[in-house]
Amino acid sequence: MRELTVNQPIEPLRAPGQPPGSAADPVIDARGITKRFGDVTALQGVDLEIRRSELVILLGLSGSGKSTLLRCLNGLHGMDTGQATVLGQPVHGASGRQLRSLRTRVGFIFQQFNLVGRLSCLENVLIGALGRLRGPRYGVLSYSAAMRREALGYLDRVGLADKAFQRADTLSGGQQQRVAIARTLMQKPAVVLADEPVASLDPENAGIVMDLLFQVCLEEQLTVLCTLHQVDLALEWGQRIVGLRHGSKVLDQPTQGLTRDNVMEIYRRVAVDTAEAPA
Ligand SMILES: Nc1ncnc2c1ncn2[C@@H]1O[C@H](COP(=O)(O)OP(=O)(O)OP(=O)(O)O)[C@@H](O)[C@H]1O
Repeated sequence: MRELTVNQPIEPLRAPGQPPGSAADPVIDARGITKRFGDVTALQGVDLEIRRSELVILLGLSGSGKSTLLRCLNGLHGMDTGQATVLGQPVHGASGRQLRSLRTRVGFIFQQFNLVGRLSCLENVLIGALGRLRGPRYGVLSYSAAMRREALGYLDRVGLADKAFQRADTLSGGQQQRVAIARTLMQKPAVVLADEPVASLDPENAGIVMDLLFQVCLEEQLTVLCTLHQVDLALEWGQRIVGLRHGSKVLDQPTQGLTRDNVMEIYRRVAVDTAEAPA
């Protein structure tokens, strides 16, 4: 595991309107989440507690339920049973309005970046601010000068200030994911859910993007739950590794002290049947 390079003063975390809680209260608190799609049980009684500023990596074979868990946590999927609280807001049974409000504080980073290709990088970053604005915006000039400066600052932070006025779809995959990270920062989230953020990138760019993503999350004291397929990146970056197998949690341990072999146990027993363990 990498050394943390940023001092992290811990202050009590409170959702708006909530009574003061302890700094030790979990930011993500999921209990017994079960999710089925027809006959397929994607998640089976999953418990997960994540504390403020923790960087947690979620591993498991393809189809083990990783994306479903992320989506249940921000309400994109309803859960069949169980409950989850994120930033003090119950997700189960939440209204559409409550979920939209929660999602303004939960950044989501996608494997395929989800940028608007025909828009400039700067405008894509500005889109991250829409959750704190009223009404739609069309064009960079429809945002305030202060917001444009802020967005430029985030582009600079990810090393792409010189691409601000370039169309997003003219950038490489690694650069596009860096713009997506800047857009997430512009959102000013407290939690980041990242679903295989480097799966579309070559190993060199995967390392660069992971480096950047986790460094800015540390600096901003963000709480991160990130799915990955690369065990080595998980061991390098995660403070804790959670493993899913067939929708059930089979590992949940701090990275420190975990060996690659320990982690490969997540895959090994199924690999006998499926022969599809990762390299
Ligand atoms: N919208 C859906 N409709 C039907 N089945 C789904 C849906 N989403 C997921 N599933 C099923 O739920 C199971 C878990 O899928 P999920 O995408 O969460 O796995 P994953 O671990 O994220 O896989 P990958 O690593 O390939 O992204 C799979 O069997 C999948 O086919």
